[in-house]
Amino acid sequence: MNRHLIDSRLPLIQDADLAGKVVLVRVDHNVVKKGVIHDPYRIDATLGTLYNIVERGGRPILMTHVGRPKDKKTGTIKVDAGTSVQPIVEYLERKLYTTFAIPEFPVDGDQGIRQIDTSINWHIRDLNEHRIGGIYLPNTRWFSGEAAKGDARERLARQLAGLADVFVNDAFGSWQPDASTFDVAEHLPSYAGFLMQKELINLRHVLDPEKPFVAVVAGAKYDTKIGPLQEIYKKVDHLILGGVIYNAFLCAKYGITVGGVSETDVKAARELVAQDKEAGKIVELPFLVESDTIEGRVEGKYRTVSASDFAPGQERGYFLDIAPESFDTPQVAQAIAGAKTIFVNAVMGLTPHFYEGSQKLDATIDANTGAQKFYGGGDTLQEFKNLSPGLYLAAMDSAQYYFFTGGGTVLKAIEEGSPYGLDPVKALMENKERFKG
Ligand SMILES: Nc1ncnc2c1ncn2[C@@H]1O[C@H](COP(=O)(O)OP(=O)(O)O)[C@@H](O)[C@H]1O
Ligand SMILES: O=C(OP(=O)(O)O)[C@H](O)COP(=O)(O)O
Repeated sequence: MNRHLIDSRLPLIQDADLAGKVVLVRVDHNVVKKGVIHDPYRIDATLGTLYNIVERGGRPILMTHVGRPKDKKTGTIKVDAGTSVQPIVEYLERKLYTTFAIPEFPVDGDQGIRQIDTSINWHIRDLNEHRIGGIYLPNTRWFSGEAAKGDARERLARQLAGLADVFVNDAFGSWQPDASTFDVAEHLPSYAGFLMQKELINLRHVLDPEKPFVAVVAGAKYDTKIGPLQEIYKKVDHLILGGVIYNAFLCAKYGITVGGVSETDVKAARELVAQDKEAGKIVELPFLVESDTIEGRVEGKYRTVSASDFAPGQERGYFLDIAPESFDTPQVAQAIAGAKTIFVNAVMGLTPHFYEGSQKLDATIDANTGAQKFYGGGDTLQEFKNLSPGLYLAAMDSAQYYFFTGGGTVLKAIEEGSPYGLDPVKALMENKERFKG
């Protein structure tokens, strides 16, 4: 690892004493949907750190969140097989030829797991005596303290810290300051893992990009992307939007209504439209796939439409994809072909039904062989793999591509203006101060 490219305030795993130590490792193995692994890329990306820990005599306890089992409104936690770490453990066991124990703790109704009880000590003994290769804790979001406030959270952080001698954070994708990513670092000597370090080094290319810089932001989560979008807008030469975000933009710009787009999103998009009046950085994709239903791809119920036909007051159907011919229009083709840096956090349409827009986007970007391309986002990577498998495989081995293991994290870092502004990273730096000497 090229450590001079990393802020010297960040404590690094290379400098930790791991011999004979129990090492608590926060990873982002959030790759399971409905109990099935779709793309193990995020797991594979952490194997180097795990090997390094074991090779240096450390005994690993792993933890990750899976999905969003906590209902934000009611605060209840749904503990079921759909968000279990079980498939991840099975995958790791197949890859590493070892066994992991998954401790079980009582679940308190819809409040989740209240505490890590002493039953885990048997597993820790097995770990120390090499009867198992590692421990994998249950989904961190099954614990009531993980995303809580106050005592419950503090208790969980202390209980997690109580299991180990050292904490390593390798979960680049998990930027939310939860007990397992943030608070735990207050109680143990804590270090950034190798994946975290690699991602931070690569973030520099997006935060301080070689110009012209083109960002493509799409997908469904407009609410979490709107803040970062303002900052991205300042950095880019050209911004390309897709998905629900673009639909909101079209509503705001042309005064139309589009199915499935909320008034809150349109309101936010109006600011973007106003901002763009002067700078003109947003490159419009003029052809869209309009559907009468959001239920999927129904023959006879969808068609390609052109933005040139939009008129104020029109009520349109659902825009469920960017029509591929949009990428052949000179403005769009030139923006992509002329870029030196391209950041992609984008699924252009409602996959798996409408996929042609995303496929065409990936192919158009690939044709620019002079650009460094950065992809980030759970769905973005997964859909890239599903929709363009050959290209994905080639890109994995190409020096022109880099795949971040978190899309939200990249956007958050852009919003903060620095990778060292991310809360879990800050926690590691503060920890170094606390434990020094
Ligand atoms: N126009 C659209 N309408 C509804 N869903 C869409 C649309 N465009 C994209 N999507 C969906 O958005 C999802 C990806 O969004 P998001 O979670 O924001 O991406 P990421 O995880 O890569 O940041 C995909 O599952 C895709 O099917
Ligand atoms: O999949 C993730 O984020 P991403 O889709 O932005 O890459 C991370 O695991 C974070 O998950 P969260 O957004 O539920 O905290």
